Amino acid sequence: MTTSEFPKGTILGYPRIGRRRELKRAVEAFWAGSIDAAELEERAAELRAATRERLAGLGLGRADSAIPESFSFYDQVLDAAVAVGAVPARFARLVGDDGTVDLAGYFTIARGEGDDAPLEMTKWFDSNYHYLVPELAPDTAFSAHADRLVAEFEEAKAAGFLTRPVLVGPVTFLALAKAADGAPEGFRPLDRLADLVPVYAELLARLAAAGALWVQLDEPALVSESLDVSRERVIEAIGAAYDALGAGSDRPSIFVAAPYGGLDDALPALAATPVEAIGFDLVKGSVPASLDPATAESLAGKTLVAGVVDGHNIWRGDLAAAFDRVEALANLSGSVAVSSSTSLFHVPHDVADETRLDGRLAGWLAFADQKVAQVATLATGLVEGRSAIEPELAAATASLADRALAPGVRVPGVRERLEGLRGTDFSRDDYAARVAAQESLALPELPTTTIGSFPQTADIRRARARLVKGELTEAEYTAAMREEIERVIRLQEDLGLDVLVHGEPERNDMVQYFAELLDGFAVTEHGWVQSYGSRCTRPSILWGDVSRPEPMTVSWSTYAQSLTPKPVKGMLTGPVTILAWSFVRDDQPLGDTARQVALALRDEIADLEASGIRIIQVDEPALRELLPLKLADQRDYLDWSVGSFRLATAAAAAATQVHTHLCYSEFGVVIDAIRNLDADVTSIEAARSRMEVVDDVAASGFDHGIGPGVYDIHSPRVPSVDEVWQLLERAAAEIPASRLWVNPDCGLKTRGYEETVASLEHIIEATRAVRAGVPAAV
Ligand SMILES: CN1c2c(nc(N)[nH]c2=O)NC[C@@H]1CNc1ccc(C(=O)N[C@@H](CCC(=O)N[C@@H](CCC(=O)N[C@@H](CCC(=O)O)C(=O)O)C(=O)O)C(=O)O)cc1
Ligand SMILES: N[C@@H](CCS)C(=O)O
Ligand SMILES: [Zn+2]
Repeated sequence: MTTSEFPKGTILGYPRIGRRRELKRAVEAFWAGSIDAAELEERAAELRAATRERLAGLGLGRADSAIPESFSFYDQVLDAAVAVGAVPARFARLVGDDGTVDLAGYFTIARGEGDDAPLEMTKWFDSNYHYLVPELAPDTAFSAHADRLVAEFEEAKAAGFLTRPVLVGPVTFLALAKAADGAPEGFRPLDRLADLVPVYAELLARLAAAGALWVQLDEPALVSESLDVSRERVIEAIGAAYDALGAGSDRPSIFVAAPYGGLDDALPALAATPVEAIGFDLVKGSVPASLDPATAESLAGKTLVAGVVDGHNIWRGDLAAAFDRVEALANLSGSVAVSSSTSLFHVPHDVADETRLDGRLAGWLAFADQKVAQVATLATGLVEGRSAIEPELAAATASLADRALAPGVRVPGVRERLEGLRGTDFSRDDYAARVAAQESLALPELPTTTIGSFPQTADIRRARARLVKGELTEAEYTAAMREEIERVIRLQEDLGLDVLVHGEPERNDMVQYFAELLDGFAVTEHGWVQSYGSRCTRPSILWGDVSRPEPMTVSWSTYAQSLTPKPVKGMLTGPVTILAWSFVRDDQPLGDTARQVALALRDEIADLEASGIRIIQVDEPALRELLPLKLADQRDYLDWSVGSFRLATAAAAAATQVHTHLCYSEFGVVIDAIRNLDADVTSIEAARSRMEVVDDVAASGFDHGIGPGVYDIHSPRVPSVDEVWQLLERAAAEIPASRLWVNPDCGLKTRGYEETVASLEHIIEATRAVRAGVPAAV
C-alpha cells in the first residue's frame, strides 16, 4: 500500500445535478428517448469536468486527492448496490454477462418497469434527500463492479487531477438495506457483512491499481441511533469491516467520513481500526471530551478531518469559531485537515448566481462554492497560522453581527404573540365532540380522497415560467390556474371521489409557495438542490421572524369550492415541513421558529373556515425527517414539532375536519407523535410497503380517522382493482370501517394524467367492492 498525506482542505461531496440542473435535463431527456446513453455519458462527463475545474479554482488541490469524485446519475446508495452486484432478483434480466448493469438498467432499478417495482425510496438521515433502499437476501451474490468508479477516476487523471473516489461504506450500505421479500424471519442485511467486505476490498484494490491514493467511505450510519438495526451491531460491524479492509495491502489509504452527527460511542471502535483518516461532523457533533487511552493513542496516529463548514445549511457562519474547533483537534493528532461537515449536495451551488436576492442577506450566506472557499481559507490557516486568515475570520464575524441586528430578524409583534401563548392554544375540542360536529359533512363509509396535488403538467409549469418572465400578466396566470382547477374538480366529480381537492396547480412547490407569501423568508432563483433522482427543490431561506401579511390560499380554495357541492379540502403545509424543507435560521431554537410559522398557518385556517371551507389538510410529510438521529434529542423535538402542528390547527372549530398527511418515510417510530397531532384524519404512505404501517397504527391504539395509501404514486405503474382491493381488505382487517379512508400514498404532481386517471378509477372501483362486501372484479 502506498501512503500519502491527506489534503489539508477538502469537502465530502459537491452538488451533482449541475449549476443549471444540466444533469436533470439530460437524464430526463434520456428517459424520454430524445438522447441516447452515449450522449448522456458525454453530458455527465462535461459536468464532472466543470466541477473539478471549479473546485480547483476555489482552492482545492488538483493533485492531492482533495477533490472528491462524488458524482451520481441518480443516487449514491444505488451506485453502491450496483458496484457490489446487489441487484434484486426481479431485475436479474438487466445484468449483463459480465455482471454489470448498463445505464438504462440502472435507471430501471431506480424507477421500476411494468410489474417490477423500483427499489423503495426513503429519507437519507435527517435530510430532504431520498435514497434507494437496497434489497438483500441471505443468498444475494455480491461481486465487485468497479468499472464506473475506475473510469471516473481515470477521466479525472486524464484531465490532470488526482481525485478521491467516494463510496457509501459497507456498514452504512448494509444498515440502510432491507431484507428482500421472502428472506427468512430475523434475517438482517448486516448479517452479510463478512460476504460484502471482500467485495469492497476488491473495489479498493481496483482503485489503487488505477492510481487512487485515497478513497472516501461514507459511514453516516455510525452517527445514528435511529436505525432499524441496533447500535451495538453497527459498532461491532465497524470493527469487523475496517479491520478487514485495513488489512488489505493493495488498497488506497482509507478516509471514513461520518457526517450528520457525532461518532460518540462508535469512535473507539472506528479508531481501533487501521483506517488512515476519520472525518468528524463538528457542526452537528463533537469529539468526546474525554477519550480512553487506547482511543486517544489510535487517533494520534491518524489524520483527523474536522468537518467544521456546515454542509447542510447555507449560513456563512462563525468562521473564527470553526477555526477554534480545527485547532482543538490538533491536540489529538499531529495530522489535522479541514472539510465540510457533510457533502455539499444539500446546498445550492453559488450565492453569486442569486442576483435578485437582497444584497445584505446575500452577505450572510454561503452556498457550496462559498463553503469550498471557506474550507480553503481554514486550510490555509492550518498551514500558515491563524494570522494568515485573520481578515477572512473577521469579515465572517462582522457579517454575523450585521445579521443579528438587521431589520426583520427580530420583529417585536411576532415575539409578543409567541410569548402570550397559553396551554389552551394547543388543544382542540374533545375528539368525540368533533366527530359529532363533523357528521354534517355527510361522508359515506370509506370516504375516498386524494392527497392534494394533481399532475403538474408542462402547460402549468410553462405558464408559471411565463409569469416569472413577465410574458403573462398576474390576471392571465390566475385565469389559467382557475381553468386547471375547474378541470381537476370536474375530473374528481366524474371519477366519483367523495372529498375533493383543488389540485395545487398554483404551487411551484408545497413549501416554496408558502415561503414566497410569508414575511421572514427569501427565495432563490437558481438554488436547486437534489431531492431524489432528477427531482429538485429550491429550499427557501428562513432568515427572519415569520408572519403572514395576507391570506395565502383562500382565493384558490374558495374558487374550487364554489364549483362543487362536494367538500373541497383546504390545503396547507405544516410548520415542521416548512422548516425541514427550507434553510432555517440557526440563531434561535427551531421550536421558536416553528411556532412562528404555526401562528401564520393558524390565521390562514381561520380565514379558510370563515370562507366556508369545511375540511382543511395540513401536510406534515417531514415529521419523521427532522427526528434527531440521537435518542437524547428526540423528546424535545417531538414536543416542539407536535406542539407547532397543534398550535397551527387547534383554533379550528369542532365542525372543521382537520386532516394531515405523511409520506416518504417509515413512520412506525413516530406513531405516538402522529397520534398526538390530534388530526381528525391522517393519510399516510402505505402502498409502497404493502400496508406495513397498518400494524403500527393498530398496535398504537390510534383511534382517529386514517387513510393508509393504496396507490404508490412514485412509479407510473397503475395498480389493478384487485391489488387495491387487497390492500384495502388488509387495512380493513385492522381498522374499523368507520375510521378508514381511501387515498393514494401522496400527491399526484409527479404523475401523468393517463396513469393518474386509470389508478383513481381502480381505487374507486375497489372501494365500491369493499363497501359492498364483495371481492373486486378483476
Ligand atoms: C413531496 N416531496 C417534496 C419534498 N420537498 C419539497 N420541497 N417539496 C416536495 O414536494 N420532499 C419530499 C418529497 C419528494 N421530493 C420531491 C422534490 C421535488 C419534486 C418536484 O417535482 N420537483 C420539480 C420542480 C418543482 C418546482 O419547483 N417547479 C417550479 C419550477 C419548474 C421548472 O423547472 N420550470 C422550468 C421552466 C418550465 C417550462 O418553461 O416549461 C425552469 O425553471 O427551467 C414550478 O412549477 O414553477 C422538478 O422538476 O424537479 C417532487 C418531489
Ligand atoms: N398536498 C401535497 C402533499 C405532498 S407530501 C401534495 O399532494 O402534493
Ligand atoms: Zn406526501
